[in-house]
Amino acid sequence: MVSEQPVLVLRDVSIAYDSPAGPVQAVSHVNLELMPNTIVGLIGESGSGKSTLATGIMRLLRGGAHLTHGEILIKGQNVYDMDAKTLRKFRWEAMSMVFQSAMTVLNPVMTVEQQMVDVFLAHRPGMSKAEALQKSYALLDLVRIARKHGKSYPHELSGGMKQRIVIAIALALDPALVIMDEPTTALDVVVQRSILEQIQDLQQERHFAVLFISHDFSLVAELASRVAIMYAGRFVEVTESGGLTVSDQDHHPYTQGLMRAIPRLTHEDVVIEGIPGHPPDLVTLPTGCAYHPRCPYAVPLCTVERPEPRDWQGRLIACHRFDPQKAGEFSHVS
Ligand SMILES: Nc1ncnc2c1ncn2[C@@H]1O[C@H](COP(=O)(O)OP(=O)(O)OP(=O)(O)O)[C@@H](O)[C@H]1O
Repeated sequence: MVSEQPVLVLRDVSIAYDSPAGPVQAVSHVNLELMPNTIVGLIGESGSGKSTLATGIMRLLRGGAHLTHGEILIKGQNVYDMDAKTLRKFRWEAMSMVFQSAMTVLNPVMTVEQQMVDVFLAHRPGMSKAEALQKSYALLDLVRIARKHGKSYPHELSGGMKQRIVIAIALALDPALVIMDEPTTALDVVVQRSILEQIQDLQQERHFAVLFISHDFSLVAELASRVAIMYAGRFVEVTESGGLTVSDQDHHPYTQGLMRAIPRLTHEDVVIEGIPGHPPDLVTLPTGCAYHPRCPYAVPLCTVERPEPRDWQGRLIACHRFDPQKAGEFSHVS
């Protein structure tokens, strides 16, 4: 039976890096609940804080980053209150992560099956090597890789095969939550598609929850049931992905920009409208709404007051335009 407790709760989470120029506020006051058996997407431009949040959830922050505010709960347990032993057990068994580059995870001097066997033996002390090997073969079957490749070293496999193996290892101990940080970005489009289909199949079969990180808006909209859109460390919109089909006027201006940046095929050619400007420097963030320097609707209010996320037709949007009490400020902008 699928439990109704959220697998992941982010409660007002902030994460900062120490830097010589001052704290880099990579994640600011982020809230999210991820239920079992669901895929939630996390989208944003490079540098918006996605990977920092992902490593923060796994308690794998490095480079001087630390949780400065809030709580991260996995299956009801606070990840930052755990002792080292509990945390070790929790990683892989309750939560696992698939990184962008398979080589971050795979050891180049060990065969694939040795690496899989190691995961089982490290976490299941009573398990025999023969049983661990059988389970490793079952994992290869799961991601449709011929068992003979168990004897291969990572460099003998294609990028797509390596990434399938990394996904298999992440699923080895049946975690409730799998964080996928741009898992297909390094692969060509055809391989990307087949891996995404496989992720969907595996998710439906095993009912784990996925936090799927990407900068590819159309891909996330297709894969996830809910999407969080991140800008300068904050969630500016959280919406059901079905909600992305509504008129772009009903979205945060940044979401609108991302939607317009998706290549569209017209009769003659491909139309792509990029978002003008650049993401801000997180040490010296713009005052008010961090998006205001790039926002076509910005009014003076936006430069001084930061909007909090508010409910708007079932979506959470952090923009003054969607606050009925402030809407008058925008009467002259369409
Ligand atoms: N070690 C570090 N020291 C200081 N700042 C850092 C460090 N690592 C990352 N940052 C900053 O934190 C912010 C968030 O980075 P992060 O990698 O989480 O973004 P991202 O959205 O995952 O980007 P990408 O899609 O490129 O991976 C960026 O502005 C980045 O410059």
